[in-house]
Amino acid sequence: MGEKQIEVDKRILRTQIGELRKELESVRKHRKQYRYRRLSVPVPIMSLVGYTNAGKSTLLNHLTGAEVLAEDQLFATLDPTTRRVQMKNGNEFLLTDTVGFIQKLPTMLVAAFRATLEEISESSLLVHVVDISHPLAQQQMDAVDKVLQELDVASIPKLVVWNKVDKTDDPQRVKTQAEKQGVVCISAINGDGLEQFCNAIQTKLKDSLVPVEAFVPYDKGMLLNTIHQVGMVEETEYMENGTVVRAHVPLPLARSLTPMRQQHVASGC
Ligand SMILES: Nc1nc2c(ncn2[C@@H]2O[C@H](COP(=O)(O)OP(=O)(O)OP(=O)(O)O)[C@@H](O)[C@H]2O)c(=O)[nH]1
Ligand SMILES: [Mg+2]
Repeated sequence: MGEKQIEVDKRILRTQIGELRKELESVRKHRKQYRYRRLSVPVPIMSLVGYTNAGKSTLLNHLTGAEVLAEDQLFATLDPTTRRVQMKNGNEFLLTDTVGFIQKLPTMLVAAFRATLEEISESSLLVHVVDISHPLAQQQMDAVDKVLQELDVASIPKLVVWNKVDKTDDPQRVKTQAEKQGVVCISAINGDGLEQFCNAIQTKLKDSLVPVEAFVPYDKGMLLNTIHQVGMVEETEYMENGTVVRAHVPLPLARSLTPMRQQHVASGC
């Protein structure tokens, strides 16, 4: 009898595992579709990574909800956890929230966890959010770095952000310490430091952009707007038939500017 029950249990478990696998595969496909759509948008993509409860979602919400630094502009065709953030200077980027990391993940959850993190490999920048008020903040940071290494994304530029500075015993001391280490100190809940955060993103992002010099004819004015929005324009020169622009732009946009780069060379501007 007992053996039979075990057989029944095993069969039920096998069915459940099979169903979970199918579900996981469909989640993966779904997210992949979104990723393709997102990649066709020439806006830089960043991912929030960090230990669970570090404040990633709070940061995303504050950035997309705040009137001063960001605008809530939900990108309808994107994954619901990816939002468009508009900075004060008009530049935009896409910010993806990810599942929180934890130290010892149950084996059966590892695959699901990884599937949700696959898309961070396509990010231009990783924002590592740390709960600096947590007594084990350093261990949590190390655990996150270890997972990032395992995911093979250690080469993506990373910005470390100390969150929950309001919750620490001595916020001023923590801020001074952060400054010394080149880390941005914020409070996602009350918005403290978010302006510096956006500036730091700008600076880091520039490293991941591609330098271009292109001749944009006046009838392609929209393209010039896009360059201003998603890239960093260093110089514009107004010519008779169009604008010569020197800028740093995300790779997909650099690719779409290729014909204009040729045209620019051919026109001898
Ligand atoms: N005091 C304080 N609390 C914060 C701050 N940021 C987030 N929190 C709180 O921390 C808790 C966790 O925040 P979440 O944004 O859900 O954290 P998360 O990193 O998205 O967590 P996971 O989704 O589990 O990975 C919430 O109760 C937030 O209100 C902060 O700057 N200061
Ligand atoms: Mg979250």
